[in-house]
This record gives sequence, structure tokens and C-alpha cells, in this order.
Amino acid sequence: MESASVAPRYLSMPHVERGMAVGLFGGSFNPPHEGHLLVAEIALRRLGLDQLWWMVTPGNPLKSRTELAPLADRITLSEKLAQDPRIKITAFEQALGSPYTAHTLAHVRRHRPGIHFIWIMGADSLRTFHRWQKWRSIVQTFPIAVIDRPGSTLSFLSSRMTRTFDYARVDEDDAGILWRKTAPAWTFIHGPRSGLSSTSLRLAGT
Ligand SMILES: Nc1ncnc2c1ncn2[C@@H]1O[C@H](COP(=O)(O)OP(=O)(O)OP(=O)(O)O)[C@@H](O)[C@H]1O
Ligand SMILES: O=C(O)c1ccc[n+]([C@@H]2O[C@H](COP(=O)([O-])O)[C@@H](O)[C@H]2O)c1
Repeated sequence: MESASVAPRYLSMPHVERGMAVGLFGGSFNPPHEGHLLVAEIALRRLGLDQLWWMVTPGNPLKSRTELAPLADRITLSEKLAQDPRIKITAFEQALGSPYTAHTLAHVRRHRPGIHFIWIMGADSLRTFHRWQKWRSIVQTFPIAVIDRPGSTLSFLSSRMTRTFDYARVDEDDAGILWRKTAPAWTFIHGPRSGLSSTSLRLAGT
């Protein structure tokens, strides 16, 4: 069966007012789950965000696409799951012609001046972050909030990113003003955790 095409409204950046604090939460969402929603809720609350862009990637450059569901399907499931009006489901990376986060962030910074963006990711991402294209430039573009995940709580002690940018660490108590900081600046946020993963859901066939 052929999958639906992606509606045009998902292919451009969401509307945002100047001065807002916006979280950028990129993911495969293959499929989206309550663990993603928990990350989004924690980020909205602890970082004091006005919006969170739930960016459904056309494909993680480090992952095989063999098991990747069509973009339109991952968008539809994300819309069903994330009901908070501050969460904006988007797939504008598809229209940029590059799946690389460094490219996306450079584009966002160029085209949305006057907005305070924060890159958001789960703690497991720290393990491979130094393999992302131009990873240092990502850290130098926007502040980063790392949200705890079972099995990765201590990743910030050993990851190449956190060791390289140790001087730019912001205390978790100051997470609410991370949006005001100039990159590089990153924080690690502890809190309620979810052990859910897309892999386990795919294995369970749900
Ligand atoms: N349970 C979770 N707790 C914290 N962060 C999570 C959790 N699940 C996913 N994330 C984060 O959400 C983002 C998107 O993750 P992704 O869509 O790859 O989900 P996943 O469950 O890790 O998928 P997979 O099992 O297929 O690798 C990443 O930054 C990831 O670290
Ligand atoms: O830019 C890269 O090299 C890169 C490598 C791996 C992952 N990413 C991004 O990281 C985000 C999380 O991906 P995933 O598959 O772990 O959900 C998503 O936005 C990806 O595009 C980006």
C-alpha cells in the first residue's frame, strides 16, 4: 500500500513570534511514544519554553532506513500523541534537502533571527553525538538540553561532547534561563524517566 504524501504545512517552519523560547526536538519517531512525550513535557516546563518543535526527521543519517516508516505516517502518529498546543509537529527538514542537524540549525538561525532556540535530545544521544556531522558547530549554534533516559544517566560523564565542552555546562537549577545563554551552553536535566523505546515497540509489533 502506498503511503500518503506529506501535507505542505509540515514542510515549512512553524509560525513563531520574535522573542519566544523554542525547543527543537528532532527524532525518528518510528514510532512516537510516551517517552518522547515525557521529554517534550519536561523540556517545556523545565526550560520555560513557549513552543517545542517536534521535528520528524526524513531519516537519521546514522541509522539504516530499512525499518523506517514513511514520513507521513510518523507525522500522523506524532499528531495523535502530542496534544499540547505548544508542541508543533513539523518535518521541514524534508524540504531542506539535508538530513544533517548542523545544516538544519544553520538554516533555522539564518531564517528565524530573534528567537531563542534550544536543541533537545535524550541522554542516549550523547554516546554518538561526536559522530554527528559538524557536531562541534551544533554545540556552538544553540544551547543544548539533554534529558535523562534510563541506561544513559551517566553518559554526560564520559561523552566526547560533554568532555570537550565541560566549561560550557550550565547547572540544572538554571535550566529555566538556558534560552538566554549564548552557545556553547548545555545542561543535563534529571526528572521522571521512561524506559520506552521505538525499538521495543517495533519488536512488539505495536
Ligand atoms: N524514553 C526516552 N527517554 C528519554 N529520551 C528519549 C526516550 N525515547 C527517545 N528519546 C529521545 O528522543 C529523541 C528521538 O528518539 P527516537 O525517535 O530515536 O526514539 P527511540 O525510542 O530512541 O528510537 P529507537 O529505539 O528506534 O532508536 C532522541 O533524542 C532520543 O534520545
Ligand atoms: O546530523 C547528524 O549527523 C545526525 C546524526 C544522528 C542523528 N541526528 C539527529 O538526531 C535526532 C534524533 O535522531 P533519532 O534517530 O535518534 O531519533 C534527529 O533529529 C536526527 O536527525 C543527526
